[in-house]
Order: sequence, then C-alpha cells, then structure tokens
Amino acid sequence: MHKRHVVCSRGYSYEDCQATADWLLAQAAVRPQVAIVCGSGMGGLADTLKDQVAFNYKDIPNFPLSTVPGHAGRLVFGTLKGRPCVCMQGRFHLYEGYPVQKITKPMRIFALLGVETVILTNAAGGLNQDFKVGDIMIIKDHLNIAGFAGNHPLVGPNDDRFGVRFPCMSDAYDRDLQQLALDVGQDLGYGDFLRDGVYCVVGGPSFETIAECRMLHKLGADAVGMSTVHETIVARHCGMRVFALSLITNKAVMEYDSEEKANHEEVLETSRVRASQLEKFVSNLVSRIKPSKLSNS
Ligand SMILES: O=P(O)(O)O[C@H]1O[C@H](CO)[C@@H](O)[C@H]1O
Ligand code: HPA
Repeated sequence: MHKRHVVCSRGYSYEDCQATADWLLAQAAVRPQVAIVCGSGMGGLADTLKDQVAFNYKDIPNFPLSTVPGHAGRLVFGTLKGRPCVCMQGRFHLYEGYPVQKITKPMRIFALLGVETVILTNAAGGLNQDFKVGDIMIIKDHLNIAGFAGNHPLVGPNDDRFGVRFPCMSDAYDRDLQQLALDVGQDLGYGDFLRDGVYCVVGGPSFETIAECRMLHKLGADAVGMSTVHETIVARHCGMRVFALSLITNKAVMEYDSEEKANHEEVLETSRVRASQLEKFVSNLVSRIKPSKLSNS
C-alpha cells in the first residue's frame, strides 16, 4: 500500500495522466485519433499539421522537458490530410536522466485523449549490412535488453484502468499498419530505400562500441537506437495500435579498421536530407489509416 502511494505520488498515476489530458482537452478543440512522435531531427513532421494549436512542454502541467538538440519540446495538435492528430515535436530519452515511467507518460496521456494509433519515428544506426544511410526501416519487432533486467516502463504497481499486468508483445507492431506503410512507400516510389527489421534500444548516451554493435547484430537487431521501445510498450499496454519506423541515419561501426565515428551531427544531417520524404510518407500513411471509431472533431 505504502509502495503504491510512493509510485503514484511521483506523478505517473492514472489521475496525474488524466489531469494533464483534461488540461489539454480544455485548451485544444482537436480530438486526435493519431499521435506522432518525431525522432531526432524529424520535428518538421509537426510543422506539416494544419490548423495548429501548439504548447511548449514547459507550459503543460506535469509534462517532462526536452533537453536534446533536434527535439524542440512542443506538443502540436492539428490535422494531417484532414485527420485529427497530435504530434510530439521532441521526445524524452532515458539518458536525459528521466525515469522510464516519465519518458513514456505521454503515451498514457494520448490514450486518455482518445488516440487510437501511435506513430513512432526515430533515428537509428544501421547494423544490417544491407542497409544504407537514408533507408527507412519499418520496425517489425524490437529487442529490449534493459527491459530483461528490470528497466521496463511497466515495473511497479499495475493500474488495470490502463491495461493488464502482463501485456502481450508478440503483436507490438501492428501488422496491418506495416503492410499499409509498405503500400504507401511503394506508391510514393520509395521502394529502393524502404526496409523492415528489428530495432534494439540501448540506454545511451554514448554510441555503441564495435563489440556491442557486433553483439546486437548477432542477437538479431537490424538497427540500434536509444528510444521508441519504451513508448511502444506503454502504448500497447493502454490499448493503442503502434506503427514505428527508423530512419537509418548512420551505419553502426562494425570493423576495427573503420575510420567512421558515430555522431549526433550526422544523425541530424541525415534526418534533414530525408525530411520531406518522411513527411510525405507519414502524412500519406495517416490519411490511409482507418479509424476504429468515428471522431467528433
Ligand atoms: O531515437 P531518437 O529520438 O530519434 O534519437 C536518436 O538520436 C540520438 C543519437 O543521435 C539518440 O537520442 C537516438 O535515440
Ligand atoms: O548508431 C546509433 N546508435 C544509437 N542510437 C542512435 N541514434 C542514431 N544513430 C544511432
């Protein structure tokens, strides 16, 4: 009982999430069906929303703050090809020092806003040797190595109002949405740089060693990054569908004679180069997602 009180009082309880959702619902007329999270350097996605109502994270009650370059820190409501959406222009990462419950709290708030589908985007290093910088990888599965050891967003008392104690993750990434994204990519002529694969989350903020990259690849990962998986788990826990993609912004360094060095500037530069194609991809995908219930916005 005491333990439950401690966890709830940190600001991640159902009531805390509901209070933030109520505040947002009172400020914005849009009732979003789709939530989009912008990866590093991909904040331009949010700028494509029409009829925007935007909030700086610092002005939203009980919302974390963005601290990473390439993550502006704004929550943008609006429409994308007529579909009501909310977009996180900036996400939170474990290495910023936030507890995993805090970086995933926006997912619970989205569920309480009535969001049905979450689209997560990220920048990632390519481990699969067939991948090239600039490829877009549709995430079909993930490896949550830290999660095996207990650094998992659902650790703590379970609130059944969000979801079940032991949620299934074999269907974490919605297969219909993956197929729809492939169709959208083909229609846009993106076939040459559209892939699918397994994303592995690491804690960061240092990039991986050569031995770590080789290990992750052997374990079945095609791309490595420092986000997304925690958000996926929490979004699934509260019943939302998830589609996720990685932009391969750099090749993971796998050879000892390589002169390459992973760096955040290259990550942001690759995101900039692919920005308009990513925006088209996501907006076309959003326009073709069938809502499961009729919106009143
Ligand atoms: O996953 P997103 O937020 O796109 O950011 C990726 O880019 C940063 C490293 O350059 C890390 O934060 C990594 O996770
Ligand atoms: O190579 C990487 N490793 C981890 N995170 C990343 N985010 C972009 N590129 C990378």
